[in-house]
This record gives sequence, C-alpha cells and structure tokens, in this order.
Amino acid sequence: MLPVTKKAEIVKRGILRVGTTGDYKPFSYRASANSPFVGADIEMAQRLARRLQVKLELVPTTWSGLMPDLAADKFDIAMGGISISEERAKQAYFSLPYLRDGKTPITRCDEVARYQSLAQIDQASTRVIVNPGGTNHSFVTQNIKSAQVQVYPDNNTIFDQIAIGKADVMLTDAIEARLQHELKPSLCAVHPEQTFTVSFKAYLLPQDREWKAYVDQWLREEASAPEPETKVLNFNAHVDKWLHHPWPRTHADAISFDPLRDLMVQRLNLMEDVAKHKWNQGLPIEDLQREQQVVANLGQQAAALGISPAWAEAFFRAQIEAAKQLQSAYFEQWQRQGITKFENVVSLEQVTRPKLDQLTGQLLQELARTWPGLLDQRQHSRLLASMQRISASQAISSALQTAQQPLVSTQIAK
Ligand SMILES: C=C(O[C@@H]1C=C(C(=O)O)C=C[C@H]1O)C(=O)O
Repeated sequence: MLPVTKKAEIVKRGILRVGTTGDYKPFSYRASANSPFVGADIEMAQRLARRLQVKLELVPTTWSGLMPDLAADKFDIAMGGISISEERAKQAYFSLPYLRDGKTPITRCDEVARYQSLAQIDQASTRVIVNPGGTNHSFVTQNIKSAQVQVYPDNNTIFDQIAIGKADVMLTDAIEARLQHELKPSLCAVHPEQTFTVSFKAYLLPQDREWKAYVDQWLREEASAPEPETKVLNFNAHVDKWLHHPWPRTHADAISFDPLRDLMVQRLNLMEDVAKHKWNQGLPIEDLQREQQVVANLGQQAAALGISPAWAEAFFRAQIEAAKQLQSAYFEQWQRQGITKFENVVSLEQVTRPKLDQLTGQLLQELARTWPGLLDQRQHSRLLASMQRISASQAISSALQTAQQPLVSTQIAK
C-alpha cells in the first residue's frame, strides 16, 4: 500500500490546518484569544486553502511550541513570519522564502542620518535599547561595545522609549522597523533594504516532499516577478499592503476593559446581601477594621503583578467607597418602604466576605492585564465607554461612577 501523502490527507479531510501564533504583525495577529486572526500570512493561508479547495482551520500555536506542535501533527503547515533556521530545518522542511529580512536600526526620523552604520551607532553617547532573549539581543551583544545598552523587557512599550527620547536606537528586524514606522510615524527604519544581517521568512512544513513541491509551486504562481538582487520571490506589494493595515497603534488599543468592569459590577452586586445582613443585625454600614483587612495585603500582591501598590490601594478604597454608597442607598430605600427584617439573609462572615475576598484577587489579576491600557491616557475614553456599557439599576450605575474614579484619575500616579 502506498503511504498516504500529506496533500492527499488534506484533500480527503477537506480542511487545511494552518498553525499560527497570532502575535506577530504584519504576518499573524489577534488582539485576544477570542478575536479573529488577521495579517499578511493569514491572507496567504486563506489563499492556499482556496487553491486546495478545502476549508481553512487556523490552529493557534506559540513560538516555543512551534516545532513540538508540528511533530505532533497539530497542523499541516505553519505560517506567520517564521524565519528559516538551521535548527528548525533539522526537523522540518521550509517552503521557498517569501521575504528577505535582517537587522536594521530604528530611530527618531530626524536622526536617521546619525545612525547609518554600526560604527556610527556604537558610540559612547548612543543609548541603544534592546528586548532581552531573542536575536535582537544577541546581535547587540556581538556588535555593540561602546554605546550604552539598556535591556528593556516590555515589548509593548519599547518603541515608545525611543519616541519620547529615553533611548536613541533599537536594532531589530527590518519588517518590525517598517511596521513601527507605520504605527509611530515619528520613528523611521534606517535602511530596511540593506540590513546588517540576512534572514528569510518561509512557511514551515512537515517533511513531505510532495507537499513542499505543491506549496512552492503555489508560491511561485502567487508571487510577482522575483526581486532581481536576492532572487527571493517577490511579495513586497502584499507585505506592504499589510504594513498599512490599520493595526492598533499600541498594544493598549487592543485591551478590553469589559472584564474589569464586570468584576467591579460583580463586587457591587454583592452589596445587597451585605446591606441586608447589616439591616437585620442593626449594624452600621461602615466597618473600618474590615476595610483595613481588605487593603492589608494589596501592596505586596500588586507589586508582584507589576501594579503600583499605592495606586492599587487607591483603587480598592474607591471600591469600598462605592460599596458604602450603594449600601446607604439600599438602607434609605428600605427605610422608605418601612421594611423591618429580611428572610433568608446570607451570612456576611461565612458567605459574602469570602466572595469579596475572592473578587479582590480576580480584580488584581484584571488590573494587571489591563495595566498598559490604564497607564495610557489615550485609552481613557474607551475605558469610560466600557463603564457606561452596562444595564444596571440607577443605584449600581452611580456607585460604579465612584468606583471607576481611580481608573481615569490623572491625580494619582499609577
Ligand atoms: C462590604 C462591606 O461594607 C463596607 C465596605 C467594605 C468593602 O467594600 O470591602 C468593607 C467594610 C465596610 O466598611 C463589608 O462590611 O464587608
């Protein structure tokens, strides 16, 4: 019996499974796990499926999971800005390369002339910034000896550091430099056509000759005339189109504040139970000792999550204020209605406060996730819109107004 080839398997299945990471613009991107994939290679995946006359299934993968997932047959091809490397080529095939890439400087546009060569860059007065761990970092380690090097771990804000003048140059892949120019026009790729190093993007395939031949032939047909110098198939127009895609300007633009709002509302929704308990027991609304408990361990937890501890405390103080405001509103209403006692009230100590404590942890997690968005004032109108997008009682809506103050306050240093 003849072995079943990859291509026959795909056609029989009626589905092309494409592995993709979703974190690499302009090739493969999605804002969150629930958002659709978009990008230059997502479009290519759609075209390949159309050519095969099968459906497309995009299989999420990660950079560290790429080779294991291919070996485990989780997808038929991986697409999304993958570079050809010797290491990967030991266990897989690569398609023909569709893009030439390599390291190039990116700097403020008015300083492009100052940072043309490595010799110009590698001066004591230059502040080079680099993200740790990857090929950018090893390139800097090998080539930068005299300049000041700042290792900066946050990929979402690293380019802002150059834009605001805290650093001068980053050495990164030409495609990344060109993309950042689109996102932040004050930054310019220095010479993305003549990179310091050379690497190639290609699609990653299982070791099946027939399947590789099919993909390569498809790529040849899709390409414009090859680039004369490099002989790489020419997808420049396609990649340029995706470079100009209206990507979110910063990662913060893609952060949804809705889950944070939902947790804040969830906390407020527990206040009816709290108030009923106090009403029945004749207890005051305010309990300063309990408030102290609520904020006691916040600082440490916040710091561990990368949130300013003082700000975290201010945020929870606002949640407590809102909680008391809402309980007062209930008390006034029950007074008017002449209610004396409620039946079946849940225990504050046994039930409601443990629930509140659990919400504290969840809120901190959510604050950490949305932190880049909270720090970015340009996100505040979106944040306020999210807070208004709930249908709740008048009392809850007005308590939420109190609760959201620290999120948009510019008084408190986050
Ligand atoms: C919610 C309660 O009521 C008030 C509000 C608190 C809070 O929001 O955590 C804490 C203590 C009280 O001042 C409570 O007593 O648990």
